Amino acid sequence: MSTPPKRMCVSPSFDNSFEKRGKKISIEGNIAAGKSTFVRMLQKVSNEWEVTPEPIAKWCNVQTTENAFEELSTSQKSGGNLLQMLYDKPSRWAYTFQTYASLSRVRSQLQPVSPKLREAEHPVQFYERSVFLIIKLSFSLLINGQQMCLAQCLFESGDLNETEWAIYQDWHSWLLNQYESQIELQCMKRLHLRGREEEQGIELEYLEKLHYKHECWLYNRTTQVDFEYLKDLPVLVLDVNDDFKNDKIKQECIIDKVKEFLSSL
Ligand SMILES: Nc1ncnc2c1ncn2[C@@H]1O[C@H](COP(=O)(O)OP(=O)(O)OP(=O)(O)O)[C@@H](O)[C@H]1O
Ligand SMILES: Nc1nc(=O)c2ncn([C@H]3C[C@H](O)[C@@H](CO)O3)c2[nH]1
Repeated sequence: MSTPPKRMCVSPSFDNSFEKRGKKISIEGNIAAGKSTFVRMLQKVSNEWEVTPEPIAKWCNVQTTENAFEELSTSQKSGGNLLQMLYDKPSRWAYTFQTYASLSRVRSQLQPVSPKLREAEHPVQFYERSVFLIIKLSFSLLINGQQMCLAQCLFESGDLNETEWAIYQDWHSWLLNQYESQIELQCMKRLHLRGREEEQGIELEYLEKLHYKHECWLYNRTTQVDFEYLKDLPVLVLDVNDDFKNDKIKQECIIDKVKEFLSSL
């Protein structure tokens, strides 16, 4: 009897091993806590670290799909500023904003990994806020000990009504479940200093609420989360009250803490 043909021995694909080697870190924190500044600093630390910034440009200039405006002139193509619309009239635009923000986050977090990172021995992907804003997060680096629950805040202030909140949670959970295996993740002074026009009307009360939400979510860990395992995800709290932007020694100190955190995972 002839021996049966040998089965192809499929070694674990490179992609799988990347998934095993790689770490995904979400950088969370209040508005203008310093997340972008921090991730820009991280980007320079190692070739094995890559950063996915928040897709804010998309929110400030919402475009229709390419084909849809083939006939339009450049000025007609210019999109609406949804972030401005949100802050001008939250009761009208909160739902639209949350929907679009989630969609654009999922999209950017599903971007293929760069070849350079794929080949790295200890690849780390940092996300400036994750799609798991309130529902899910993995390893988190927390800046200023605050939690971000923006959508929930809008619901509590009445800018999202019961129906909108229910619909938002329904499709947001669905979306996360769909992509779970692929996206496993893991103030006022600075806000004015940065001077982003859309945000100049934000009130201290809103930032305080966000601060409290961050505390409950990532520090006290009292926010209800969808899955049991999320309760125990490691969180690193960084105090960024000090200005590290122009201080090499402070930067090194923070980076050392990040490295220590990564090696403990
Ligand atoms: N450690 C720091 N010390 C002093 N100023 C800082 C520090 N980190 C950031 N800033 C300044 O604070 C402002 C807000 O910082 P940044 O844009 O990084 O915040 P963010 O958390 O990314 O904001 P957002 O929530 O809007 O995305 C900027 O003007 C920045 O230069
Ligand atoms: N309501 C709300 N929901 C979100 O998911 C969300 N993500 C970001 N933002 C706002 C905060 C900054 O002004 C600005 C840049 O972070 O965008 C959000 N606002």
